[in-house]
Amino acid sequence: MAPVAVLVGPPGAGKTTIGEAVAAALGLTFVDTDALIEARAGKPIPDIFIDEGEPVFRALEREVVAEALTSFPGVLALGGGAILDEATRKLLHDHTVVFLSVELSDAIKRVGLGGGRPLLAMNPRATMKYLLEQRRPLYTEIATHTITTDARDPAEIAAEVATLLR
Ligand SMILES: Nc1ncnc2c1ncn2[C@@H]1O[C@H](COP(=O)(O)OP(=O)(O)O)[C@@H](O)[C@H]1O
Ligand SMILES: O=C(O)C1=C[C@@H](OP(=O)(O)O)[C@@H](O)[C@H](O)C1
Ligand SMILES: [Mg+2]
Repeated sequence: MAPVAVLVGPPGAGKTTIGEAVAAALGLTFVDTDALIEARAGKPIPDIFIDEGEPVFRALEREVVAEALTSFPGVLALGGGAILDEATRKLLHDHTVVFLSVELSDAIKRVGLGGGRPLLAMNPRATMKYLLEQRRPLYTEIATHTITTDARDPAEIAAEVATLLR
């Protein structure tokens, strides 16, 4: 069993929000790998970063993503940085991968001052600018579909994703 679709994109792209809506529209289950990581670690993501550090978070992320890609049958949202891992990107080549793109201005409006995202806790605008530049080629490399989300309503984006999956 594999996911019907895997949503990727930077923080604030709407992976969690759109993923839930698409799954509901198609009568599928939804899971976010961030939630799987929190369940496995037994603590929220900011606490994993504080107590164990980013490398431990990334190792947990690699594990749960690999498992979900072979066993989860619904709509799967990844954390924004999951695609930094080369092995994860290779695994994604066999899947329907929807890249929700967002530019700096809307991404910052949406995540505010970080919203539980430890990487954005300091200098959110400068960090987001760096993340977008560093990761854009990686999202593009693995995406089978790209959907622009800037200045668009979540319901409209979810309807577009649901249509392409039907
Ligand atoms: N298209 C959109 N327009 C406006 N706000 C959005 C949109 N998509 C998501 N949001 C809001 O932005 C925030 C981040 O969305 P989220 O789904 O958590 O993004 P991601 O999982 O990609 O980081 C949430 O508060 C969500 O309600
Ligand atoms: O971009 C990143 O590296 C991260 C994004 C977060 O998920 P969202 O993309 O859903 O915000 C979460 O996995 C963690 O805070 C790290
Ligand atoms: Mg999310």
